[in-house]
Amino acid sequence: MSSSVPVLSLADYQSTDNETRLSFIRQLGAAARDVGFFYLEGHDLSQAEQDDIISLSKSFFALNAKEKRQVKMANSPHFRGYNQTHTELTAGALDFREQFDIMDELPAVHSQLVTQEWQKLIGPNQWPDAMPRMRSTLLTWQDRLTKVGLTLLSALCEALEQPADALQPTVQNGPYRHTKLIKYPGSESGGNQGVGAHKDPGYLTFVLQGEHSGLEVEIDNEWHSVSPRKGALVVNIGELLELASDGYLKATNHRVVSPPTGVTRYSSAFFMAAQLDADIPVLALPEHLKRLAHGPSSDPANPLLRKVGENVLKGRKRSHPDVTENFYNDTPQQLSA
Ligand SMILES: O=C(O)CCC(=O)C(=O)O
Ligand SMILES: [Fe+2]
Repeated sequence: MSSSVPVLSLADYQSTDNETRLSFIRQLGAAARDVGFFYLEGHDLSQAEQDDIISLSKSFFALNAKEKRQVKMANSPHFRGYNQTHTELTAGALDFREQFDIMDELPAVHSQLVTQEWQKLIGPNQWPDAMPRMRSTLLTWQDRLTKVGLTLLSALCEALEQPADALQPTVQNGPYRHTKLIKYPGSESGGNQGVGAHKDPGYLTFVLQGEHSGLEVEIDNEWHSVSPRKGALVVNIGELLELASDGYLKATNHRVVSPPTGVTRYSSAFFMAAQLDADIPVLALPEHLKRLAHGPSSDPANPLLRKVGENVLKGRKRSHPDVTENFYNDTPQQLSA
């Protein structure tokens, strides 16, 4: 069932008609609180731009194993680059997906200047020699989505009856951004975990889907399919919004089920957090919302951390034990959550 996922148009938020704008804010507030997942249209990202990202993804994953290994994530302390299937862990089990990850393109912090472990997240991306146009295409896409993400974050602040810029101090030096290209091969005997059930650690996630289904959201203990909707991005609420709203909004639990044997699903996810050195404040919600805010969830297997760098690093370490083992000091035991 996919009808339970609302459809919103960001163009309504930018409308000069105040009623249209207010109606968008109301719908957004309900979608974010009741479902935590919605389709976003009217975002100004053309169909051609979207198609280009999916076709770039198909070209990348079609490279030979040696070309992909050249940008292997296990060699990057900043969690950038390529992972083959069955290297990423979610909920303690291996995911059956290939992926390529980039974040902000920045020089690494010199080891003598690293005082907080999360500073090791900062650094350069790895780009495949075989695809010279990939760097500019993906960095441009990441910038385009950041603009949409920041607009939506302001709208969400308004939906929480805050000034539109209430969370601006946490992103003013640039939010931490992460873009992933993903390929889900058809299910094999032995499992269909494309990616296991999880919550995303940032403020907001935007998913661009190719033509095949597989993404599912958990609503009231039931899994609902979020099938592709042409032209729309799928948005979900991440842990930092759960923290900022003191649990009024919930980071949505979701997963991807492998497509049937013989079918390959492509998608791309964009994760927008706050700046790594920010602490997430608790917004002063009005009484009628505050009554429904019972504090962020306190799952010992997944603590939600107000220090943004620590929350982002928590997610990365859990997903990529090989990088963690190569570059961080944790024992595998500490990562088993
Ligand atoms: O591929 C998708 O549809 C979603 C992926 C996802 O949830 C993630 O990578 O965090
Ligand atoms: Fe996710």
